Amino acid sequence: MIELNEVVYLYDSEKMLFNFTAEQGEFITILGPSGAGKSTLLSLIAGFVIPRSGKILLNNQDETNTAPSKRPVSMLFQDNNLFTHLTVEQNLALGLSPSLKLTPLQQQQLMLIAKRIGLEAYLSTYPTQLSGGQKQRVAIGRCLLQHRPILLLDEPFSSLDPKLKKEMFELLYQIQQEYQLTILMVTHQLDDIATSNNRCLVIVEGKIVFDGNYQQLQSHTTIAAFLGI
Ligand SMILES: Nc1ncnc2c1ncn2[C@@H]1O[C@H](COP(=O)(O)OP(=O)(O)OP(=O)(O)O)[C@@H](O)[C@H]1O
Repeated sequence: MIELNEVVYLYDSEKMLFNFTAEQGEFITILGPSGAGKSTLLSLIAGFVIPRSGKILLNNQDETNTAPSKRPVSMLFQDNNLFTHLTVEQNLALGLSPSLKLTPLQQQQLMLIAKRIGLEAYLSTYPTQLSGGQKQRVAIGRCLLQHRPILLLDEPFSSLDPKLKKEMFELLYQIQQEYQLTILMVTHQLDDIATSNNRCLVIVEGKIVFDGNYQQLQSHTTIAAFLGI
């Protein structure tokens, strides 16, 4: 569960103000023009930036000032999620132990996830030898191994071709159901959400100006026209 109460963040003279609640297991897409504050919203929830005022509750705990590593949150970016000097196995292991020293149980968990993301044959491969989709699979696998109930995705598949992107979405939806994750995903690509009818938030100039599903978004003529739907 995510709850933002009157959360204010300031960049120079730009003020952002967020209020919203996401229930456990929801998949929410975040849309809006460049510079609107989408990544800032994710950064506030992840703890990379601290609000000027307001409260951030995660699973009913006040986490407004908690360090990112202590929050029940993992985050996946568009790219650069992996350490290129580490193998796939080591990149996955980071989700379990920063020292990369795993117990036998953790090693089993790693193997299960490697299978789940279809990369058990690539454990000793380095990221530079992987395709874009495979790299994002490793990054998703590492998030799953962290066992954190909230997953934040910042344009995670936008550098992938349409077929691969579709496959990655299917994997993500399956994983979300299996692990009952709460997912917030920033995207610029409307075809990412058109088929799912998920809840969407539209952010403009640091505020949420729309909160509803994709069908409702399509019938909201002003915002739909603004987004080019
Ligand atoms: N570190 C920073 N210092 C100062 N201003 C920043 C910083 N990061 C972002 N901003 C400003 O805050 C505003 C929101 O940025 P943010 O990255 O959250 O937008 P966004 O909606 O994610 O944009 P995009 O779709 O282009 O990634 C922008 O005006 C941006 O210039």
